[in-house]
Amino acid sequence: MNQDQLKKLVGEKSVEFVEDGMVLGLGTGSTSEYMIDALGKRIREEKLNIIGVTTSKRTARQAQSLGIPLKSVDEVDHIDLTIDGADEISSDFQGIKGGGASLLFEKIVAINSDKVMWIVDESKLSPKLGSFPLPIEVIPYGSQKIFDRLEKKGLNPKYMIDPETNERLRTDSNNYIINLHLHEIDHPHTLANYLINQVGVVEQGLFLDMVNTVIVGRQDGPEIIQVKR
Ligand SMILES: O=C(CO)[C@H](O)[C@H](O)COP(=O)(O)O
Repeated sequence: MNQDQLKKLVGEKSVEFVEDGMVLGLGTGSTSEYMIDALGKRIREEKLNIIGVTTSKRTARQAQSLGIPLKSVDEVDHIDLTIDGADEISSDFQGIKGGGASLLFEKIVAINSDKVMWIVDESKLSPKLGSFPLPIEVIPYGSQKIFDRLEKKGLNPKYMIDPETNERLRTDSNNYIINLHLHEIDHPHTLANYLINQVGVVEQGLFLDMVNTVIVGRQDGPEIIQVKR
């Protein structure tokens, strides 16, 4: 199976955890797209009563096209389960997310969920975080000052570029993303605290102590890992 087939495998597997009546956080990215397609199918075929809380405009468009009823995070009193992709997961189940520039809504939805599940192909696993660039969302005003500070600190920042316009990418909240090319993150909690305390940083892409279940797409089938918290 290639990477895309592994993404489809875990996307489809994840919706087996969905129960009638659930409020579900719906992640963003190509793996989540497979999950949402499979969810739409289950809702249609089994007439399930599900409310979706989306993590991006892109996901909202897909869910709407499949007829999945949606509410915003502020309109629900709880979210039972959020299913989302991830860019990198370490051996102690910390994660980097935001490669699709949706980390802000992804984190808001995740921290308001009773349970969080990540669905990934096996290439996303690594012993330590850092091989995937760490995205941070910053408001445009003053972003160059943040960029310069990060550069001085040796964090190797680069603006995320929109491949369609070749300009700095704008998030759903009209902010910029700065990617930190770090290669290895030795102390994720310390780094997360430093980044979130920079004025103008809206959110950062380290998702720490957050995931309850990981489904990994492997050649011999999906592996389900329950993370002890
Ligand atoms: O964090 C994300 C988007 O902001 C995605 O979950 C992450 O980028 C994984 O994407 P994909 O499933 O396409 O590999």
